[in-house]
Amino acid sequence: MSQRHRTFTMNTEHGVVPDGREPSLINLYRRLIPDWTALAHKGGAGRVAVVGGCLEYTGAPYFAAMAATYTGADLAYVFCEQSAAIPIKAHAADLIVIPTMHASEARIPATNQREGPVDRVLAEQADAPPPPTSLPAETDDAYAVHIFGQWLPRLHAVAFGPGLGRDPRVLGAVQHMLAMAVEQRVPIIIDADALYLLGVAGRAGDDTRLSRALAARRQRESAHGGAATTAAAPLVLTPNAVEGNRLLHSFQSAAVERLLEEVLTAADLVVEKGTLDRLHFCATDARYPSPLLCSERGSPRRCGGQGDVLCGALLTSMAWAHRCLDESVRRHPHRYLAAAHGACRLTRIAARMAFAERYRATVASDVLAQVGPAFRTLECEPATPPTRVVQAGTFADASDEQR
Ligand SMILES: NC(=O)C1=CN([C@@H]2O[C@H](COP(=O)(O)OP(=O)(O)OC[C@H]3O[C@@H](n4cnc5c(N)ncnc54)[C@H](O)[C@@H]3O)[C@@H](O)[C@H]2O)[C@@H](O)CC1
Ligand SMILES: Nc1ncnc2c1ncn2[C@@H]1O[C@H](COP(=O)(O)OP(=O)(O)OP(=O)(O)O)[C@@H](O)[C@H]1O
Repeated sequence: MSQRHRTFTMNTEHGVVPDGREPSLINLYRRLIPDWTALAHKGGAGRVAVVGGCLEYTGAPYFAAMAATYTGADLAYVFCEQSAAIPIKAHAADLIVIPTMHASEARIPATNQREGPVDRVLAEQADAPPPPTSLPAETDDAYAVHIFGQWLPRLHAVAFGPGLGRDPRVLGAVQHMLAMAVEQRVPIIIDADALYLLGVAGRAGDDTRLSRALAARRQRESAHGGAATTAAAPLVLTPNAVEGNRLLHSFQSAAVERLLEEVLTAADLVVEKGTLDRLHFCATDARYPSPLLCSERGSPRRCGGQGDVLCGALLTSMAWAHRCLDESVRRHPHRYLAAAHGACRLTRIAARMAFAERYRATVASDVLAQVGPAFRTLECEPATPPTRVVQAGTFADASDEQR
């Protein structure tokens, strides 16, 4: 990674956020967890959805939706491109998989071709339209938008992106679905290919449905003096180092903080994944300056799919933070920060446990399997929030800090 990404430095002036802040983030996270007695009906602990999955990537939406379920959501839906539905259903009977988006014609495998599977994949890749650099205002996949619109009012949080791919027709439909979720005021996670979508269709100058929905949201939320209202639902962006720099480039932002000020709102968060996770947000409280670090020890294994597990943990945690029945928690200015910090810790504890058991053979399925035990650790251990503060800057290379 080039030097320009390595601009974060530990700032000892800010120092370590001491334990015992009232309430500490982990204590606040624990107050978000639905009470067993409150779970009188299926769906009470969350109905969440992942919009993602295409011909190439069926693991990513599976990991994200299952991680949401293992974190505690009662029902997890996957809205995927048609060809991904059967493989995802085959991965997990626990998921409700709804074939939704249609890929461009060139990407649909021809069933009457005489070539073998490898020839066919290569032919598909050669025929595949290039990823779009901009998207039209309208979609020709009205079916996908309609289906998603029918389910949306029942959902408590939606994650866009895991395994979505870059097919222009799919991205065209998904920008409408994302705009609908923004208008619905439901917590949204924007991950993986949906971060790419945001970069090509979410800028102020883009003549797209998504850009207009984000502008209207900013206007609506800024009417409250810049502070997040209790009704505001967060947008949570989860870039890795490469996605983060692509995002800053698309929005011509010099730093994540500029992105938050100019594109997002006071309710929103950017979770920058890496050696340490950095949680960026609009800080109004000197006790929790942005970015806040999650330095929970994770795993040295960098297998694919770990970001999807984090996406699912965030999905359930954000749904809980948004719907929390405890009025004092619902009004707490840091409830979304606590939800994100808890999800980051949960994922890293699960990765650490998986690595301890599987070492070099650790894969995302092993991390997923540890989400349940990791949750118990998070829920029951004494509160020791490992939070530190660094200077604001651009996205960092994952290799730029030592724990
Ligand atoms: N089993 C599956 O179905 C999986 C599917 N995935 C999906 O695959 C699609 C493409 O994801 P990509 O992540 O490849 O995205 P991109 O196509 O944007 O590629 C990003 C590249 O950056 C590299 N990279 C990531 N973090 C880095 C770091 N800290 N420093 C240097 N390089 C870094 C990656 O190796 C990758 O080659 C997405 O839809 C994603 O959700 C992944 O989630 C992995 C698992
Ligand atoms: N160098 C690292 N050391 C320890 N943990 C890391 C490191 N980099 C990332 N992580 C952790 O791994 C998880 C996934 O982050 P990663 O950067 O791999 O996401 P991603 O590239 O989007 O994943 P995916 O393969 O699912 O697309 C996060 O919980 C993050 O905290």
